[in-house]
Order: sequence, then structure tokens, then C-alpha cells
Amino acid sequence: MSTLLEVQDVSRTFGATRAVDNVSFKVQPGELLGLIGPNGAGKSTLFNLVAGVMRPSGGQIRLDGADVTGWKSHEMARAGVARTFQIPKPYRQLSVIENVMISAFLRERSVTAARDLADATLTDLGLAPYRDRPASELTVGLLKRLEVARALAMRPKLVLFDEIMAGLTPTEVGAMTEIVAGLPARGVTVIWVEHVLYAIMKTATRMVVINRGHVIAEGAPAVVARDPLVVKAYLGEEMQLA
Ligand SMILES: Nc1ncnc2c1ncn2[C@@H]1O[C@H](COP(=O)(O)OP(=O)(O)OP(=O)(O)O)[C@@H](O)[C@H]1O
Repeated sequence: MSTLLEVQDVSRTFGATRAVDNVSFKVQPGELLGLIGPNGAGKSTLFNLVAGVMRPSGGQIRLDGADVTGWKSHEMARAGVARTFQIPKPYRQLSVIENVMISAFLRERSVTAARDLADATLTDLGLAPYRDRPASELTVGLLKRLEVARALAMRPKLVLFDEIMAGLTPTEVGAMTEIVAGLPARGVTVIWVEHVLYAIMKTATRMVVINRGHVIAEGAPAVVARDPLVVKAYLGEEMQLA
């Protein structure tokens, strides 16, 4: 199978800050890649670069073998890359279904087809009971789900999840973990930034760890959890994964 995403020697500077510094990694179709690291490590910047929100200062990004470096976010969305934001940004006055339909229109032209795709996505995410509520009435946990639904209704090949577990109760984390874990089987490859480590470490098929803009470790969750560099930079102590 050919590589889905290749990030090669990618950098992004903000003045004197090298937020992302010569980062390289590859993602294969069907992977669930966890991206972790301390606050300020460069994770969100990396997402912004892959999603076309920002241009890299250097390096190359390839999607399905094509050079997409510097593409804008709407071009990346059309090419199959969707993302969520750390702070959900729904259209608060619109209903849940309307919010998801806006994403569905990226793939569907008719209102009926967009509504069907949005309804199917809401059902998958357990949001069907809230279909006609204004987004402004949702709890934090449901807003996070809506954020995920909006990304998935774009029918992406690759989805970038940015801290979708933040603020969720343990029960909600469990339900969201199941949703994320089921995506590769449905043809959606995932890169997931998360500080809720027990959820990401048990779900990801591979981890990339960044610190100060650099990749400091890469590999299976159980291996990364014991890596001395990762322990020192981020974990504080070794993580035991069952
Ligand atoms: N728009 C910007 N302008 C200036 N500096 C920025 C900008 N965005 C990020 N930075 C800086 O780049 C570095 C990386 O930030 P980034 O938000 O990518 O880290 P992060 O790993 O996502 O952190 P967190 O886990 O807290 O979300 C930080 O030093 C940050 O202050």
C-alpha cells in the first residue's frame, strides 16, 4: 500500500521560535497515529501545516504521493484531509444537523444527499437524539462529538483530531475512544493529538512524540511509554500499559 501522508523535513518558525523544526514522519492508510508531547511542543502547529491553515517555512508535505505543500485549507479538505479544533467552533445558532450538513456539502450537492450523510454521521456518533437542537445548547462532551461529526461528514481519507477528549467525563472518554478506534476499519486514517494519555496509548497503532519542535521518539505505544527521552520530556515516569 502506498503512503498516505508524508511530512518531510517540515519546519515552521514564528520570529525566533522554531515551533516545528525539521519534522519527518509517514502515515500509512489505516493507521491510527498518536501524536503527543508537552505543551508548546509544536503539535497544533504541525496540524495547521498538514491541514493547510499555515504554510511551512521549509520542507515538503505529500498526500497520496502528490506534493501538497502550501495548499490552502479548503484545497486540503477537498483532497480528503479534515480536522477538529481544540476549542469547538460550531455555528452556535444553527441546529446540530445543520452544522453537520455544512460539512456534508463538501461531498454532496443536493440538500437531500447532504442531509442523509449528516443523519448517518449523527447516528454513528450517538448524536441523533440532539439532531434538531441548537448547537449552543450542547454540553462540552456533546460539542466535542459534534466537532468530530463535522470532520467525518466531509468523508475524509485522513482526519486530524486535536484534543477531542479534553473536558470529557471518563464515560464520555470511553465512548469517544470506541468511535475513534472504529475509524480505520471504515477507511479513515487518523492522526490524533491528545493529552488524555490512557485513551490514546491504548487506541493508537503507533505513536510519534515531539518536544520543542523535534520528533524525539516513534513506535508502538508500549515502547514509547518506556522511552527514557519521552519520560524525561513529557511523562515524568514510565507508563505501564496493560
Ligand atoms: N501563531 C503563533 N505565533 C507565534 N508563536 C506561535 C504561534 N503558534 C504557536 N506558536 C509557538 O510555537 C510553539 C508551539 O506551539 P503549539 O501550539 O504548536 O504547541 P502544542 O504542542 O500544540 O501545545 P499544546 O499541547 O499546549 O496545545 C510554542 O512556543 C508557541 O508559543
